[in-house]
Amino acid sequence: MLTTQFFGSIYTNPLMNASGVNCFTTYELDQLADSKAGAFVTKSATLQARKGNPKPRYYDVPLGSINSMGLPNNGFDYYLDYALNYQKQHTTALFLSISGMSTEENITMLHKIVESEFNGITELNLSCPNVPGKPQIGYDFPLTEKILQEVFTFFDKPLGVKLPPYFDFAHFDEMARILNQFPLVYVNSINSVGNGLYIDSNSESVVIKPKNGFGGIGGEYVKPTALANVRAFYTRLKPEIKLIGTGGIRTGQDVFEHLLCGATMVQIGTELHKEGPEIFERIEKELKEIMRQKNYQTIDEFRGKLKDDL
Ligand SMILES: O=C1NC(=O)NC(C(=O)O)N1
Repeated sequence: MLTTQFFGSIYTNPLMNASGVNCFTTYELDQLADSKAGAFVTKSATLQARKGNPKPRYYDVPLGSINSMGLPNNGFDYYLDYALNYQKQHTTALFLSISGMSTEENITMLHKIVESEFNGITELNLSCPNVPGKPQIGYDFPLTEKILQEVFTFFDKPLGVKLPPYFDFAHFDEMARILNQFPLVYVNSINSVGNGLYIDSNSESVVIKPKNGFGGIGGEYVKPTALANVRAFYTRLKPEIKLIGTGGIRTGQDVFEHLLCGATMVQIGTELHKEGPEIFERIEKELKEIMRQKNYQTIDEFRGKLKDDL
């Protein structure tokens, strides 16, 4: 019913966690492996372990969340070791996310993946908005093209990219032109909407410490932007490059909307942080009920079939 074909594997459903949520430690990763998620992804790794930004750095708010984690993680080897052990005895697909502090660091980690026995999918995060002094690579089109050109001179395993949200058709067009040159297996849109500001008017204060309270926005706030980015790339990219839809998913209906826009898999961040891994069972049930009401037997019957020519 919800089975999803994605790069040579069959997943029981299209649901995943968003990198960064519930995926920092082996304990959290095992929780996802044991959940109803159809696949899961590790916290974006840097070559060396990082403490990340000072706390408070994550804050749930009524319509979503704001975060400026700053790429805290246990280091690349920690997550590669987990992935190598995991893939020996599990079938649920595990994606490995990396977000180097420089192009060189990304290249180094990708070489280590090529040389390893890892047989899963790698997600290259080009869109962390929260490392002070580090602009989001995905907003630098020439740099993005340069990095992908260098990556694909040697990287021969399945690779996807995690992109920031774009807000201009010229940017959708330029980014699609760049991405269509490469044998990517997917584009994941969107990362958090960078550098928003949430204010507590009672205390007349920001709610997170890093960067004077500026942080990535997730949750209900960002669904229209997430859907637009999924749709924009789905209609611009060559069919071999699939879409992972991330942003604003709280219910089966939100998943249905992302699938209508063209997503093959969807990722849940803010709501997973609020509800925990049992969210996957709830959302799977809700999606199944929507499909039953609409008399869809499979997701393929409606994926990408948004009526957008009124
Ligand atoms: O890519 C990222 N997106 C976010 O919203 N936060 C994390 C982080 O700050 O580590 N990284």
